[in-house]
Amino acid sequence: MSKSTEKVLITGSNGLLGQKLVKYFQEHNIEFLATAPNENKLSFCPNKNFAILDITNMVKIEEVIQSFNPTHIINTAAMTNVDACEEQETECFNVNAIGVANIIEEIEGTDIHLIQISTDFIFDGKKKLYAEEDTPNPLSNYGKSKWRGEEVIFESGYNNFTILRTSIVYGVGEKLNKGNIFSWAINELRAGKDLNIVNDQFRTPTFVDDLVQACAKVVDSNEFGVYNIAGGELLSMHEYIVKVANYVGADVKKVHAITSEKLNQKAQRPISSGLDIDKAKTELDYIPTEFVLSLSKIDLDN
Ligand SMILES: NC(=O)C1=CN([C@@H]2O[C@H](COP(=O)(O)OP(=O)(O)OC[C@H]3O[C@@H](n4cnc5c(N)ncnc54)[C@H](OP(=O)(O)O)[C@@H]3O)[C@@H](O)[C@H]2O)C=CC1
Ligand SMILES: Cc1cn([C@H]2C[C@H](O)[C@@H](COP(=O)(O)OP(=O)(O)O[C@H]3O[C@@H](C)C(=O)[C@@H](O)[C@H]3O)O2)c(=O)[nH]c1=O
Repeated sequence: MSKSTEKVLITGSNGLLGQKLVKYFQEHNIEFLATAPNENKLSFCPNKNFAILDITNMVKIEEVIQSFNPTHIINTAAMTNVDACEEQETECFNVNAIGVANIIEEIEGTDIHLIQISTDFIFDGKKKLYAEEDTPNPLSNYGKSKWRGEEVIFESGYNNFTILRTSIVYGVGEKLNKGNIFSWAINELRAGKDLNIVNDQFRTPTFVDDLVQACAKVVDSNEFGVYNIAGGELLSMHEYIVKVANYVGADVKKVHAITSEKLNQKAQRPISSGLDIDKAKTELDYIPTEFVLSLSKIDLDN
């Protein structure tokens, strides 16, 4: 498909991934509609390219999709606070699973390409590195709801979809509602504070720009199926934050290793939920940015 015919609808455009996608499509002159459940918070996104869309609202889904008539929908919208999902199960499933079902219901019978963003938290973390065909066994409401979001796509029989599973997405954004461990750790370290970071949760942290590149590649080439899109290194969260601390010139002795038991998060996390990216490397030419290089591309003063 040539770029001039692409019309990309982005859900969750005020979120970290959503806003980076908006920027990418804007910079590449690809027609897009940014959507979010409340007002447009992005200084760089013109209001003519924005519409209110709560994916739990079927009437709005119909209205926005029918009026914009996209060729692609990238569904980044989700309830992403994993501990809040544990306490607000209904809201969590409404957004992360029923929201996806709503989109599928509206696009059934069309050839709109749905790109759904999913997570390593659909796995139980017993295996270290997960491939696309591994069997999900989510531990938390968040993981269960995101897996249900994938299942509704598989069960619908709708074939024009790509699911991109990712893990610990890092980067900085504008007016984000939900902070992330990356920005939080940098702010705390710069304020001279001590951090307690778990050394028994292993992830493949993902540079948000790499995830954007993968989405763009999927839009451009219309590759369908399930792909893991993550960083190239399996790290404990402690190793990860030590690397970040080293980069920003903070005292790494302030990054203390603790166990998950001690951190006592509300929702159970997988121990090791790294994502194996071999399939994406082969089929999408996906190459994650080397960690220190990725940090050099992030404006850490914003
Ligand atoms: N961040 C990570 O480490 C990982 C993220 N993912 C997945 O990647 C995707 C993007 O995550 P990320 O950008 O980091 O998350 P964010 O929380 O930054 O963005 C998610 C966005 O979804 C919006 N949203 C919430 N409910 C609705 C709704 N009912 N209708 C429309 N939009 C809604 C939020 O709005 P508001 O701004 O108002 O809160 C928020 O802007 C998500 O699907 C997430 O599950 C997967 C693995 C790791
Ligand atoms: C706040 C905090 C977190 N951590 C660790 C726990 C965890 O392994 C990691 C990140 O914690 P968070 O609670 O920020 O994120 P968490 O909910 O664990 O991260 C997940 O987010 C959702 C959206 C996903 O889909 C997952 O892929 C994953 O990225 O940092 C500490 O070690 N110490 C701390 O003080």
